[in-house]
Amino acid sequence: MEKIEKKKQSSTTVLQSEKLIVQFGGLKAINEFSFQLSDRELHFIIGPNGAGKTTFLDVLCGKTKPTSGNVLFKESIELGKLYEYQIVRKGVGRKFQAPSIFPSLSVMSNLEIAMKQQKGFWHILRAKLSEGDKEHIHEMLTLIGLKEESNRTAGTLAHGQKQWLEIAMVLMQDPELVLLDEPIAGMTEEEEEKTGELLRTIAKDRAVIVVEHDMDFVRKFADKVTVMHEGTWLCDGSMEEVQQNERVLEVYLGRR
Ligand SMILES: Nc1ncnc2c1ncn2[C@@H]1O[C@H](COP(=O)(O)OP(=O)(O)OP(=O)(O)O)[C@@H](O)[C@H]1O
Repeated sequence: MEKIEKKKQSSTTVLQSEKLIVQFGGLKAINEFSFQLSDRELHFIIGPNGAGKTTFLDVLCGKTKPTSGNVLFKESIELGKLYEYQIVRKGVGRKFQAPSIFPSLSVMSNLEIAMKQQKGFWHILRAKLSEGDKEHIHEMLTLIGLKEESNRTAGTLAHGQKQWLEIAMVLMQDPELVLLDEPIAGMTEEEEEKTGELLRTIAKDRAVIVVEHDMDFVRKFADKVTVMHEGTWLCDGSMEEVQQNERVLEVYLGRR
C-alpha cells in the first residue's frame, strides 16, 4: 500500500465532549462522558461490551441525539444539534460495520458514486467527472492498494479489499474526522496489517477514531487510547499507560 508522506503538524483539538449523556429509557448508555481528540490523531476507543463505544460514534455521526451535553467539532460545531447529512457536510465521515458498497458495480464506479454523492444529487444523475476528479479517484485506488482491481466487480473482492473500498468511499467526502467501528473484524492477519498501515496513512491528514476489540491491533497502531466503562471515561493515554492503569486492570482486563 502506497504511503502518502505528510508530516504531522502541531496538533489542535478537533473534537471535545463534556459530560455527554445518552439515555435509553432507564439506561445511561453514555454517562457524563468526557473526551478529547487532537487533529491528525489515530485514536482508539476500547472497553468491555456495552461500555457505550458504538453509542458514542452514533452521537458523533448524528444517528443518536444526546440526552444532555454535547460534542464540539472544530471548537464551535455542536454535532448533537445537527442531522446526519449536515454532519457529513461539516466533515465527519463514518464507516459502519455493515457493508455499504454496491456489489454489482465495479470498484471504480463505487468510488465515482461516492464522489458524486459528495457533490449532490444532480451530480449522481448528470455530471461527468472532471480530470481532477478522475485523478483523485486514482490516488484513492493507489492508497487502498486496489489500482489493479479498478474494473473488478466490487462484490467479488476479498473481505479485506471490500473494507478498504468502503474506507475509500468515506474518504471521497474528504472528511476531517473519520469514524470506524471494528474495521478489522473478519480479516486475515495480512489484511489487518495493511489496514493498520492504511489507518496510519489516513491519520496523517485527518483525525481518526476507531472502536476496536483487538488489543494487539490497538497496541500496534494507536496514537492514543481511551477506555470506556459503563458509559464513562475510565482513562486515556498510550496503550502502555492504559494497560498499567489499576482501574482498567480491574474492570476491563480482569487481572488475568
Ligand atoms: N437503541 C438502543 N436502545 C436501547 N439500548 C441501547 C440502544 N443502543 C445501545 N443500547 C444499550 O446501550 C449500552 C451501550 O451499548 P453500545 O453498543 O454503545 O456498547 P459498546 O461499547 O459499543 O458494546 P460492544 O463492544 O458490545 O459493541 C448497552 O447496554 C446497549 O444494550
